[in-house]
Amino acid sequence: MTAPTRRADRRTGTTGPGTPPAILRASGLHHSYGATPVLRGIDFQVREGETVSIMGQSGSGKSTLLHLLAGLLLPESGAVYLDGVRLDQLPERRRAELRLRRMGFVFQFGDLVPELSLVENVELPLRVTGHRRRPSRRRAMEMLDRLGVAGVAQQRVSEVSGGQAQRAAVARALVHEPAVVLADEPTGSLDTTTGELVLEALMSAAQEQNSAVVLVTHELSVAAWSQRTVMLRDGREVQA
Ligand SMILES: Nc1ncnc2c1ncn2[C@@H]1O[C@H](COP(=O)(O)OP(=O)(O)OP(=O)(O)O)[C@@H](O)[C@H]1O
Repeated sequence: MTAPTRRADRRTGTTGPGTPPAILRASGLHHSYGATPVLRGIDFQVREGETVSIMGQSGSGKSTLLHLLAGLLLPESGAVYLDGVRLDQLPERRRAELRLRRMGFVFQFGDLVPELSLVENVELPLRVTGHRRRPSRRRAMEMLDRLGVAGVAQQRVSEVSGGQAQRAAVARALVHEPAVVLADEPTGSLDTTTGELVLEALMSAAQEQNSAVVLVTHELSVAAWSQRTVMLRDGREVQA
């Protein structure tokens, strides 16, 4: 699917030539769990190819915001737009379809399917969106190669290191050239050096294919890999 860029331009009110359009945008997001408010009016946007970190103390609502942006959670009030389309008003089936085609995800523990080899994991986003087996395999191998783990492509998750598994998770998040990659503490389970290698791989591979990255972290050294930081405190954005 190609991004309806013109429509996104019109609806997101971008500022004109040279400014890439907002690919994912949220306005006035409020969210509570039971009676406890977690987000109290968050505006957010990430432009095509841009990298943004969401920072804040534990419990400040970073993961909640990421889940709202992904359409995995629905806001109490406010709106989320993907490619200029109001995501939070779509039925779950359409949201799931858009997530599959337009988003990639990296989590702290990779979340690869343990029974599958790395290459089988990486080709999954292509296979579930109807791509044929051979080109999917070829593209998955290219991504693993790009991330420096083609040599262990046939191994299962339990047979590779945490860093190699996380690189495969990055390959899986990017293999279908998503508009945006949403990453929640993607290096949280890795030592500093391995984490840096994974971040470098994520940011450069995303940049090469113009995928935006939204990165949740509580570490300044991780946020430093992105172009911009959004800081949350008490459910609101504060100056970083
Ligand atoms: N499913 C849920 N049900 C009830 N409360 C929740 C739920 N998920 C999160 N919370 C609460 O909402 C608040 C924000 O959680 P969230 O996970 O968004 O914060 P976070 O900034 O990502 O935290 P961390 O850095 O510890 O992962 C926390 O107080 C948390 O306990």
